[in-house]
Amino acid sequence: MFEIAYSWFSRWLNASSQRDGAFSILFAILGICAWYAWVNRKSSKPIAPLPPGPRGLPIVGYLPFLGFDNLHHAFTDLAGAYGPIYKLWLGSKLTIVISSPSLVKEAVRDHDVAFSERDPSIAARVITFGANNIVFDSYSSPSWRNKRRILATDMLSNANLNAFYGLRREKVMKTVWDVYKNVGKPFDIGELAFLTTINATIGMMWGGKHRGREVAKIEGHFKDLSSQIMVLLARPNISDVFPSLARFDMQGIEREMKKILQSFNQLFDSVIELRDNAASEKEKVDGMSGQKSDFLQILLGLHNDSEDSATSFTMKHIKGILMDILVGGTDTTSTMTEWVMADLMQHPEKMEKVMKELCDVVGLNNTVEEFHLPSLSYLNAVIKESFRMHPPLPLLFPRCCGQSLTLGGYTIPKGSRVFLNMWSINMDPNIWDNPSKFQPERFLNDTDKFDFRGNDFRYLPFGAGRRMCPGLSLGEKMLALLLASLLHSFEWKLPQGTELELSSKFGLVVKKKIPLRLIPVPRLTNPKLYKE
Ligand code: HEM
Repeated sequence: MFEIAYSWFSRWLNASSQRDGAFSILFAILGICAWYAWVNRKSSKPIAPLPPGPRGLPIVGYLPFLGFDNLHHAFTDLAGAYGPIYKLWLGSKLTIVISSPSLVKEAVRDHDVAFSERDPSIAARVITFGANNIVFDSYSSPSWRNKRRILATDMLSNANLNAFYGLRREKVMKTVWDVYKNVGKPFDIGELAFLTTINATIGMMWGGKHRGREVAKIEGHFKDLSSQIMVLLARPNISDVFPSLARFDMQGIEREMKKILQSFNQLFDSVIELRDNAASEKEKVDGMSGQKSDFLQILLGLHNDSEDSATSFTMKHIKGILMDILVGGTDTTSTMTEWVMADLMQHPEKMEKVMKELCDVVGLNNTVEEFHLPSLSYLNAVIKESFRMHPPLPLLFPRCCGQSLTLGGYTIPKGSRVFLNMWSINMDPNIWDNPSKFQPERFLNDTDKFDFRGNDFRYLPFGAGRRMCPGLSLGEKMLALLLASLLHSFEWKLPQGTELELSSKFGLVVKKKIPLRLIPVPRLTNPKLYKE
């Protein structure tokens, strides 16, 4: 038996050279068949469908049905019919709207990179020097990373924010003094908050001194200019949804935005020129701001026109960042001040609790300081509740999907515009008890859980993920100091014959439709406390 096997094996070995060729061919054929079967198996795997959504008209899609009065409300109504993820065509743009915490989490945590792109409109590109700011620059652009790092770590570092506390306090106290001088007269709370915030912001950016008449003149128009920007940014533009028609600028949005840009450009050129012409280095650093190093000084110190896009930091980048801070940082904070005051006026029993807390923590013989703020737990809960009911950016800033992927079982194609409808989540009765009721107490027991830091996907007033707001700390500090000071220094009353209402006006930042006007009555025991 052994011999037979041996002889068979030796014959096989002798013939192996002929067999080698045959075996190679056989293996090649088997390999090709296996590969073919594998490829076929992959491609026959069902591709996830697009999300459901309403039918629109040919060419214009769902645009004519949206009614852009309060886009976040319209999107919420559609979620009722199509669920927490749906699509709609706005002209030629595929738009995806997401409105559940688990899907928001999938988008901004699990697929954070893919959803970190933006898709700026024409108006947004114009006003940001060609998307050279942070808000609208592409995530994949090396300059976005660089700019965001400069803003978050160089300009808004804790040390810098602490160094600017004196300035914030000075501007808030100036407002309190201005109000005190006019007690008995009604004040537009949104305007008051805007002026305070813009004065503090300008102080941090390039200081208040030696600005020149030209700069002061443009600064005087800031409120109008920034309101116009917010409205134009939110207005649907035919040029965006039909790019082939962009050159006609049929609604004149691009033209209007270019006019506003001119004012800002002139302002930035003037302050930069003034800084460049400052006689000495010492004057450059101290003269404009009275602070150790203002934002403009930091930015100009980093200016370079290098060819390398990863390290270059051009004048357009500098102006883009200044624009983000001026427009993005001030309108949000002042709008929120007005909403909180309106909510408290609507609920006198909550207002009373806030006033009592201020008496207990600060005392009527004292003015509010930043160190008091963490102890004002009821006021902090009120602020959180107002953020829930009136987030200034209810749809955050729209994202764009950077690569095709599957989310919630649906395909999201590359290039789709994605809205995260946080307002809809904030008002969802499955998530919040009695969501249309103003109830700050819901935030009292769980202070860590509902912070603003983007960790709880039910509550994201400052966004989440790589695109989350880098101005959170500054916004939070400014808002709390201003509110606490206004509420501690005065009792506020509605002018006789007026009624309070809480309807909103849509823009990129959602404001109160009818400005809140209130009459102050002094509360502090010593009139000297009102002096700046
Ligand atoms: C109450 C005040 C503020 C609120 C409610 C707010 C809210 C937001 C929100 C919701 C976003 C979008 C986040 C996302 O897409 O996930 C954002 C982005 C941004 N915010 Fe704020 N913000 C405030 C104050 C500020 C301040 C004071 C600054 C600057 C000093 C600032 C600068 C920015 C910038 C540059 C971005 C874009 C970030 C990026 O795209 O990488 N914000 N903010």
